[in-house]
Amino acid sequence: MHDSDSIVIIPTYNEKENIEKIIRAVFSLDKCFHILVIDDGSPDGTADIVKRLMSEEFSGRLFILERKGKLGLGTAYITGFRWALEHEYEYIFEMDADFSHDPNDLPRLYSACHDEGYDVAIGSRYVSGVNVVNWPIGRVLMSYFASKYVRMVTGFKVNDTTAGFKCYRRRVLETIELDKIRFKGYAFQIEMKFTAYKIGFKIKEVPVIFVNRREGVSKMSGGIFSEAFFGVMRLRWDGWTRKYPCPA
Ligand SMILES: Nc1nc2c(ncn2[C@@H]2O[C@H](COP(=O)(O)OP(=O)(O)O[C@H]3O[C@H](CO)[C@@H](O)[C@H](O)[C@@H]3O)[C@@H](O)[C@H]2O)c(=O)[nH]1
Repeated sequence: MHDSDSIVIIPTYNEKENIEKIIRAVFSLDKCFHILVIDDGSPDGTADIVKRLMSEEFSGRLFILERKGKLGLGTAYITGFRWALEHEYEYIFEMDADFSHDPNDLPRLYSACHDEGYDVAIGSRYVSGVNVVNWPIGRVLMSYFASKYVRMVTGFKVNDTTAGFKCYRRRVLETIELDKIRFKGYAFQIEMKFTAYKIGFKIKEVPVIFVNRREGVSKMSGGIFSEAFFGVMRLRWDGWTRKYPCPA
């Protein structure tokens, strides 16, 4: 058995400026979390930093899976979810490496699932107003209206549908058929939430402030936007036609 029921999955691609700091920030919290980094062969040596920390200080709490090339955020998380289920964690988190998600919010996401009994806790920027700091106005508007668009097309009543800061109970990831999740970018985030909602899991939005990265650059590409735009229509179609599994 582990000394923690919780694992934070952090996907990385070229995050050498952030990775050590974010790992230390998570390990300095009062609650004990474990961390799994999924690195896609970052040319800047992100994985080497993680492996040094694993061997020097954080053995048994910090783990890494290395993939050969940049295969996308969605498949990185799916790989991490399978690993976390296999290693029997109960609370499985998604978090970016770049401090746009504040590690100090992890305990509040945990509490929503552990103490309040929700199946999914979403670190949400749009519970009341728009809680985003230092994002270019174009990105704020795009993200905000993307969530409105998803609501309009699918009827899914979550304010922050593209949010990538989350806690799942393991039963959610056991029930969602992970091999049927097909999107990689923002649409991956929408698809995971929408599928959990269609299955009937209880979802809570926990208000957080999203702060744009100070170090490194965003890795999302143009294709990810069109994937999201058309992907939402596919999800609406699925909602009408697909037979979703029953909750575990
Ligand atoms: N392993 C792996 N990691 C990746 C990849 N692409 C991005 N990452 C990692 O995923 C995290 C988020 O990447 P960013 O490039 O900073 O994403 P973003 O555009 O700011 O998107 C964030 O906000 C969106 C909502 O506004 C979210 O939908 C998205 O999931 C993410 O949290 C970072 O830790 C980054 O290194 C990839 O192909 N492979």
